[in-house]
Amino acid sequence: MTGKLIDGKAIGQEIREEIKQRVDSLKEKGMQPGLAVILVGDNQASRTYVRNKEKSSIEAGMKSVLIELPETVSEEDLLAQVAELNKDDSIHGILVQLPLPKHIDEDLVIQAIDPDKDVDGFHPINVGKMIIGQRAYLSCTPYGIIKLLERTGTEIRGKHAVIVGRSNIVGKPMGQLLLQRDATVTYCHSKTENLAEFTKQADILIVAIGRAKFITAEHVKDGAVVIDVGMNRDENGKLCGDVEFETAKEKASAITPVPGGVGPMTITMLLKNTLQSAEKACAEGTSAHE
Ligand SMILES: Nc1nc(=O)c2c([nH]1)NC[C@@H]1CN(c3ccc(C(=O)N[C@@H](CCC(=O)O)C(=O)O)cc3)C=[N+]21
Repeated sequence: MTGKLIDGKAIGQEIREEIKQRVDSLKEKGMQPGLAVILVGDNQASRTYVRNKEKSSIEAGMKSVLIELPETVSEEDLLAQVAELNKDDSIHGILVQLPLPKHIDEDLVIQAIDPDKDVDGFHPINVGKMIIGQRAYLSCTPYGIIKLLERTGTEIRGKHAVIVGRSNIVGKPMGQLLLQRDATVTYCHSKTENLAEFTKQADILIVAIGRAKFITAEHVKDGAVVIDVGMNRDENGKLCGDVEFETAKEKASAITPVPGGVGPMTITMLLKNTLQSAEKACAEGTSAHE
């Protein structure tokens, strides 16, 4: 079977139009959603992603605030910056770009973010609520993948979803969201023995292991839907995913490319979470944190 392309850029764009309309109606009520991004140091990849987020939020009609801090910033100063944004009524979403320098405790910083402004969905409160099925901000990449599956008409219920990768921000929440939608979920990871035996059972195969072209045609069942979360550089410095696209697509019924697959959906869901936070603040007629 030759796979058809899942166009994350186009689906993301569709959702962004819907978001923009809702931003416009908030603006008519005198409220503009605001997203603050904190970038520490000058990691080149992080800089590109952050610029992308800034551009996208402005296109959606939001206020974008970029706070750049030096690599050497103290944990205390970073926490103080977060505290300030927590109190700022014009800011509805706060994102601290990861990874952070080694001298800073990432968990501590994530926990310092007001859960109501945690549009990344990384705060333990939001992760916990998500797992027990309560309303919460959902981690943007898994949330975006759910939207991709929904909008391409992929059946989730009763299907076997195999996830390769178990990070807190992608693999783990991905499995939970699929479980909630009645998939049978298997988690695989770097220590899994006989990986292909598991992945070959997948109706939906989600790969987020962070190794270039790690998954090949041999890992893919005929007709599977393959979602590639990877963002790597190949030998020639070209952007590539965790899946060897050219071979895997021959077996898949549908597959995401890199770039143009999951990445644009991640940013779209970040905008969606920020919009939702602003809508909540607007409905409450007060600031978001009171
Ligand atoms: N607090 C935090 N939240 C994040 O959401 C977060 C983070 N830290 N740290 C890094 C990862 C990575 N990430 C990406 C988002 C979009 C693209 C994206 O739009 N990619 C484009 C290509 C971009 C390019 O050309 O380089 C695409 O796939 O088409 C990629 C990667 C968010 N992350």
